[in-house]
Amino acid sequence: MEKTSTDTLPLTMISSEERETICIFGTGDMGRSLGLRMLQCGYSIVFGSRTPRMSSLLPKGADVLSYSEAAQKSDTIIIAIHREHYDFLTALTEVLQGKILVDVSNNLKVNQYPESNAEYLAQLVPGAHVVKAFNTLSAWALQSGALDASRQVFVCGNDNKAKQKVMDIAHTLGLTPLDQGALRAAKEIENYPLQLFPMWKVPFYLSACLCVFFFIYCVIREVIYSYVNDKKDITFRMAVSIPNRVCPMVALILLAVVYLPGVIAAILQLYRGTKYRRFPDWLDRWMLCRKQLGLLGLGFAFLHVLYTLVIPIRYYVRWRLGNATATQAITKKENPFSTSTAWLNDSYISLGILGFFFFVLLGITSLPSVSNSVNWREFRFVQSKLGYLTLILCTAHTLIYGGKRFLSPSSLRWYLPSTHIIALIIPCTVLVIKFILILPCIDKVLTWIRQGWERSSKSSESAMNGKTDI
Ligand SMILES: NC(=O)C1=CN([C@@H]2O[C@H](COP(=O)(O)OP(=O)(O)OC[C@H]3O[C@@H](n4cnc5c(N)ncnc54)[C@H](OP(=O)(O)O)[C@@H]3O)[C@@H](O)[C@H]2O)C=CC1
Ligand SMILES: [Cu+2]
Repeated sequence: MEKTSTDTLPLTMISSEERETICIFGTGDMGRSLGLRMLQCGYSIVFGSRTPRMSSLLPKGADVLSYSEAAQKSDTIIIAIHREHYDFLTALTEVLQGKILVDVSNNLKVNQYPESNAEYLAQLVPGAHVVKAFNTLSAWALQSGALDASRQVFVCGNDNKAKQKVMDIAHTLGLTPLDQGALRAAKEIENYPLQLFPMWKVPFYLSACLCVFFFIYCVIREVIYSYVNDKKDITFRMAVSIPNRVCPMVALILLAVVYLPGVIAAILQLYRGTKYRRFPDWLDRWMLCRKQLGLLGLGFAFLHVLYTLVIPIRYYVRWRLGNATATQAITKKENPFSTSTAWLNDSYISLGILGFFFFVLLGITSLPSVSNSVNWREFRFVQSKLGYLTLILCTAHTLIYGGKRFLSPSSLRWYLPSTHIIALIIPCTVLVIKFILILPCIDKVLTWIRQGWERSSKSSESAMNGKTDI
């Protein structure tokens, strides 16, 4: 696919094409950043200000005039002013008659005012064509050029010509305008930047719940159990040992949860015998936050690595080692070397290192700047094939670590199995189902379905009616 030149526009590039003049009201952060970007793209800029004098902060080449003088210089005026100060615009209604006013404002809270800022502006200046745009950008990103993940600009307005003009400007600035319809959509567009990490909410709550669950589970099974049964106080384990058990378990489960919706979707398609029926909403939403689940999982894996690296410098570990050596010296009994233990130990460490390496690789390739530079097939290869390899390595790492301990009846304490067994349920389920799905006889049917084949004639009809059939 060919990229437009504005897609990768460096900040210092000056377009040779001479474009029209655009007026910006307000010489604050947002006004200056938009102005700079527009100048670089070849527009002439005139700022409207209460105190019209050139300052070193303003981009070179721009003019600064009073609000009413500046408004006369252009048909397109960007209002880079906070909503609270809009009232002075009523005095300018005459000058603003028939002009395009671009509202870029945001609020501090969701639904702060009964009407959106853009609709409020339209009420204040009824003769102008108000268009909402650019509010999802940040002044900082505009200046630093760090717009990789956020080139999208939502645009809405009642006048189609005005809206198209603003979308053209956004295009020229190297942004991706998305038409959201009439000005009524402005409220939603204004609420959008106020949402705190919308895609991160579910992954975040899920990992928090998993952490709390595993932590309490470990405390009961290890600390409280030891205290009640052996009268031993090992509460200090809550600082490093137990977190180092919780982190890998949560990381492994989150990684498995990334691949679980994929296998559920495949089972649904096989069961329905068609791909032309919508997945349930929860599955769609789950699929959409897989990247966030994976990145959080990577975070926990990283913590696990750190906790593991500090083991040798811990007082408790040094004390135990020293004690064991002293006991051997006193009793003159040597602990014999066990090759099988050495093998098990080294293999689980090695599997862990490899698993972590591929996990990091997965995380890096999911970053927008990297995923933009690989094609769809490469991205699928990394996220699917390498993803499953990571899951296999991490599951094997946990299985070998638990080893024989899992199955011995002594590992049950108060009928509670080891945390490893619980943590392995989802990853093993995903891997087993995936293994069944890639068996040639099943894989063949699934591939047909994904290419549009349908099992029954009844569903063929629905295929012709489109994807929305339930
Ligand atoms: N900063 C950002 O990253 C983003 C900002 N926005 C929106 O852009 C708009 C401007 O934001 P920002 O540039 O950060 O704000 P600033 O406070 O930095 O600038 C606002 C400007 O408004 C002008 N202004 C006009 N009338 C008044 C008044 N009565 N009191 C104070 N200032 C007045 C001033 O310009 P002068 O002194 O020249 O008259 C001032 O510089 C806001 O609506 C904001 O929500 C949207 C997205 C991102
Ligand atoms: Cu580990």
